[in-house]
Amino acid sequence: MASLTATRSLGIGETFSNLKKQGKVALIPYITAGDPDLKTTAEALKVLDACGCDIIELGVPYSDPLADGPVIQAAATRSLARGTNFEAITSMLKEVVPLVSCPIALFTYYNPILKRGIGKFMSTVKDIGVHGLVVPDVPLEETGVLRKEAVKNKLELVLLTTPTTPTERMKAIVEAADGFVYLVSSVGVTGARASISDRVQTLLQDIKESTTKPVAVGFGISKPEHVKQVAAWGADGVIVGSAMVKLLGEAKSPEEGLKELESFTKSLKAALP
Ligand SMILES: O=P(O)(O)OC[C@@H](O)[C@@H](O)c1c[nH]c2ccccc12
Repeated sequence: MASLTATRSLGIGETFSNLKKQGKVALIPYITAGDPDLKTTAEALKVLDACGCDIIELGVPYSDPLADGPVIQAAATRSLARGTNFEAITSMLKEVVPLVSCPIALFTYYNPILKRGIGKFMSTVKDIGVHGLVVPDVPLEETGVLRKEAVKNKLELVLLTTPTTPTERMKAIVEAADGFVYLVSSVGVTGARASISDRVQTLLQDIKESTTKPVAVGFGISKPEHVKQVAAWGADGVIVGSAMVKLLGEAKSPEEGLKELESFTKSLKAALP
């Protein structure tokens, strides 16, 4: 009888080191859980995995997404209006994680973690087989507690640095980050942009001078040429959120949204080394 325990897929850091050995760059989509509904989210996770995504960021919808632009704000509002909650997301993930080969990083604002209690939140997330956490608004001074609990639960805590983060603070963030360092490409909120600032190239160099940890770039990336450009600047991964969320959440039907998500994801994957 084959073992029924789902083999835990590779972690986030391991995934990056394997890709690096192959000279490849990670494609990291973000989608909002429960938009248009959790059944479609479950299907979308499988589609993204099948299209060769390397790590998936799954967003827990939140009522006050201060760092999000209109597309993801609208997705969170739709999802919450349908009654999506943390319990429903975790039970969906319990089913789907064993069917997905790439690691999943749960994306959540800090408040939903505090509401549940850091330790309880972390152990719940670990038990469903999620590998990492992306928490954009945790104050650096509080990452110590979060990181300690994450490490205890074998979760990789991804931290974010921005174009306006002072060098010393960037170094502290990079030091504390696990899995990868999230470099926000531009000031402002999430949302597809016409082009990606070439400041990203120097920001990547600055970060890579102070760490060997993988660095993935997000914000605004929404076309194959963006993906190609950011990879050429030396990013270890590219993160695409709003463009994916828009396809899924604003499609005529969930099936239509999943079809569009598949072809869009394939076009991005084809643009990556
Ligand atoms: O949507 P964009 O511009 O493609 O950026 C990725 C972003 O969506 C995802 O990583 C994310 C969703 N919500 C966030 C809030 C803060 C930082 C990052 C995020």
